[in-house]
Amino acid sequence: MEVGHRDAKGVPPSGPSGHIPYVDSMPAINGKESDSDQAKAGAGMLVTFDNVTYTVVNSANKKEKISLLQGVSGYFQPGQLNALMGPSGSGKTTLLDVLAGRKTTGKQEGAVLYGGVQPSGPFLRRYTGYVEQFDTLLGNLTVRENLQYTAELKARVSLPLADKVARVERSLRQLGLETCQNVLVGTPAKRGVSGGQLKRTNIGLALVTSPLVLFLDEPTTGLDSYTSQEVMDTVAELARTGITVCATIHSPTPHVFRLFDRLFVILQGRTAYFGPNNSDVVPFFQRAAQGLDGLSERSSLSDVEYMTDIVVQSDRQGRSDAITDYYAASDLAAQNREDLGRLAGVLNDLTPSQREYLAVKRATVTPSWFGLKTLFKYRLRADLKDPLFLLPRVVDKLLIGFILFTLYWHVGKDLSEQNITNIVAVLFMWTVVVAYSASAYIPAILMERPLFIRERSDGLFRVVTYLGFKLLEEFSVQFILCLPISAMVFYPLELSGSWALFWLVYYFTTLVGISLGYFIAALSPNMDVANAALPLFITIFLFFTGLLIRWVDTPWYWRWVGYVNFLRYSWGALMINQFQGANAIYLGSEVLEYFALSGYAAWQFFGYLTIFVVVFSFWAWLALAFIKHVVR
Ligand SMILES: Nc1ncnc2c1ncn2[C@@H]1O[C@H](COP(=O)(O)OP(=O)(O)OP(=O)(O)O)[C@@H](O)[C@H]1O
Repeated sequence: MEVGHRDAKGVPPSGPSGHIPYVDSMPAINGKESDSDQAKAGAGMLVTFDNVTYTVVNSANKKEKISLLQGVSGYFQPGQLNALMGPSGSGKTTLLDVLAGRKTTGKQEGAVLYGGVQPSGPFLRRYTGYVEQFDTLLGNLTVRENLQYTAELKARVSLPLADKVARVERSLRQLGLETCQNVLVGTPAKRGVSGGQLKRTNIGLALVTSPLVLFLDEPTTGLDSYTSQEVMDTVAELARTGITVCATIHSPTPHVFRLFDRLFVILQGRTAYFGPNNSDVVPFFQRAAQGLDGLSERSSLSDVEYMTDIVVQSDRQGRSDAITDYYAASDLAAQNREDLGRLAGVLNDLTPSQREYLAVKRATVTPSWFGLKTLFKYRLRADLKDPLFLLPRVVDKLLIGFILFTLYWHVGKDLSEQNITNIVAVLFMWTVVVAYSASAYIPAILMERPLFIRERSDGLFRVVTYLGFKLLEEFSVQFILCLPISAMVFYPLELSGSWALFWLVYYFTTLVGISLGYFIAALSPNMDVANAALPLFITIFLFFTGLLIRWVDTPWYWRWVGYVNFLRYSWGALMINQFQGANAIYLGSEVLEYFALSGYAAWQFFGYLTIFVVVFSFWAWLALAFIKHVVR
């Protein structure tokens, strides 16, 4: 095993009593953020964790609690690359999540300090980078656009665009992404960058905001050994720039293993080893594993393979306590405890402004208007270029418009009594089909849920900004679509009343459908539930539109559904418009009376319809903001 990697790499002294860069590298808090402030912030921050325990309700037996972390302690220093290792299920991701403040459930005890101070949740989202195991990127944007989009959403508005571009350039350079910067990231339907480039782009998203601490969960998963090596070489380079880096890693190659400055090995939620990655590691594990059966021949394995073999075998043989007890009683653990105590003492010297910096209240730096503008700038264009976005929104409207146009051609011209049913049916279908089409908007929320969760956790925007963008994007597309289609149906069918009202009712029924679709999508745990819930909801409303059973014949205990039924107002407005207009057939007032619509104004019903857009949008916001479908 190699000794003294750090010295060879020329990074600052690793001892806990050494110079601590973060103390004099805090960015200004109240002043304008400059690029150099951010660059200084990128110098990293000391993370200490002392006696951390994390307990959850056992998913297999709800009455029981299990401790996934049991009193783990350690520290990660600026400029160092730390490995979090251990067998599958040992608690690596759990510890990473606890340190990064990303746990949404369970009970956490012990102290996790950043720069000696307990960080606020928003601080963690703003100043730490977290690269998830699974890549969640905007597939319709290029590598550069993904980075630029993130840089604009995470940097202060006051920072000049040129500085944000410079950050992107720097990240592209640091990650070796210059050659593929203009290649689309790709989606399952559209091939994009390679796996290694995808992983590096994901790291770039965390990096472009100059984090103080970078957490990476299994950054080499799914990559071949050469690409893993490339990615980890890049990560090691990042650590050398002064950032504090911690990565969970499974069975690294000897080359990758050598890149790590310190190792934290976890076994069954307890510390098995925490110390420098040097020639003492293998002897430590050899001593700890005495009496363990079935170990492979030492000479046939590299250091990391041998260490992994001991750790995995002890886990499989139910003897992990032998290793963790050995560590707990070791001189190394005693030294670590002493170092941790000394670090805590040094850190209490933080100035009030540095403390304030650690206690930021808001995870999102940019105001909502700027977030909205940035989302429009990058995502609208990409969506409009994507046939999978446009087709479900355009095709059904065109098809239904075409069917109505060819099936009911001139229907409004015939003023006879026998033709009333045809006219009423056209108006009914005109609204009902739009309501059913709301299912086309469900994927817009559900399919990108992992991306939304990641971007929200990263503090890119507030929920209201995200939802505002999604709704406004849909509303804009539909505005353009509904105009010609309404004209294509209204005039050839020779319908009566105001075309403007006919179009507005159609447009706003579509908007209600979108906001309802979003609400149901945000409420549902998955696509199957949403796809079952929406048609059910619409079908129930159909009964209370006033056509399938007349309003006067509806039992009193069901009438309330009519009042909260947007389809009743859509269809009612169209009926009043048709039968009350200047060209109305002579039986118009009797038709309205028959359907209990006389005495109302079409615009009044239209007004009620608009309220549903607001109500469903608000519910969609509540569901998006407060229902957590993914617990971690
Ligand atoms: N609610 C729960 N009930 C029971 N066990 C749980 C619960 N939540 C997590 N676990 C278990 O906690 C252990 C730690 O999970 P964690 O994801 O941290 O492991 P890991 O070391 O990152 O594993 P891997 O390398 O496979 O990703 C796992 O064995 C997991 O099954």
